[in-house]
Amino acid sequence: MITISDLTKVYRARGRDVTALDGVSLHVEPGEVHGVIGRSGAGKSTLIRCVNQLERPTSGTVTVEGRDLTALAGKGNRAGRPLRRARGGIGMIFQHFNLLSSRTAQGNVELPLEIQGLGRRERARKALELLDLVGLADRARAHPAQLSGGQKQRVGIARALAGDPKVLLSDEATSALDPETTGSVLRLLRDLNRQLGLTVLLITHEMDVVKTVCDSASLMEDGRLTESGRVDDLLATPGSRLAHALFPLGAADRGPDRTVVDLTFHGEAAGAPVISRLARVHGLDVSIVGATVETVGTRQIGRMRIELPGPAEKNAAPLAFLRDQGLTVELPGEEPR
Ligand SMILES: Nc1ncnc2c1ncn2[C@@H]1O[C@H](COP(=O)(O)OP(=O)(O)OP(=O)(O)O)[C@@H](O)[C@H]1O
Repeated sequence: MITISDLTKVYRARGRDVTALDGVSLHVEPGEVHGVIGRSGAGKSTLIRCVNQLERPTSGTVTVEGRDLTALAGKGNRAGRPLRRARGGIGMIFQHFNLLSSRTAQGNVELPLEIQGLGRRERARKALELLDLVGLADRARAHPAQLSGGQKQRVGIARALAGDPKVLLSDEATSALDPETTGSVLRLLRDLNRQLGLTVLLITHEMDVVKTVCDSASLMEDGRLTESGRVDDLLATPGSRLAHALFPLGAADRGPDRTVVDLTFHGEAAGAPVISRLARVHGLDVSIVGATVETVGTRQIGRMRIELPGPAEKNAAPLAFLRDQGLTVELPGEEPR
């Protein structure tokens, strides 16, 4: 479990202040995968680095597994013993893997076990067990240069699990990988999350990552979380920018003779023949101009753009009908209703 309360981080660079985090609060439930998405410079890396105190926040608190890390002394590599111990319970994986090229896959996974003070035999046993868990049992003796990007990230994940963490932080872990490898690494993260009950906080700029593995997500802009919630709830929120970014339908081609309507199907509505009912009950010619269906977690979510004949004020009854069917109804380009 991770609780972040009113976190701020101000960097002082060349005589001026840069506010990287501006009052961030976030709660990630035990066993949940939470994704923070945002553009470059939004403050995502700073946020994740403040969680394990690689970066000291200017103010606010970070509690991991019930422990207030901000109250523990030390900074960066100079962390005191209590903070070092607390960090041992937080695994972290990185965009560029951060493996030691001089060590084998096994040697890289053994590194944190050495720091923990485990004996040689115990280290080897545990490292091989972890490599097996990430599907790399047969590559234990390979050096990073002999491994593909996806394999390197698997080693990174095995290393992150060495301290038996309850929490895993992921800093753009799939950004350097091709789409297929990204998919397999994300599936691995999802499996580990379920198998080990890991709480995962990941940062990404890729919407696909959020769609594929996240239970909940936040949108980060200019050091603030401007939207936050369960992915399926966000999708059901009219006007949610995260929902639009997750399932883009593009710019609407509006006109006085038609009403453009964006619909989000979730829950039971996803399986119901709502459009044909609408056409039948209201005697309308409905045009479907765009649609996308995705699986978010285990649920099917669909978005569809339709056009109804006539302006919006003439279509109050069909729009009410669509809402009654449990759909989220938005008129693109107009204020959310
Ligand atoms: N050590 C630092 N000193 C000064 N400013 C910094 C430092 N680290 C980050 N910043 C600034 O803080 C802001 C947030 O940066 P951060 O790296 O957290 O964003 P990000 O969303 O992770 O972006 P990216 O995806 O490009 O890494 C930026 O304006 C950045 O320039």
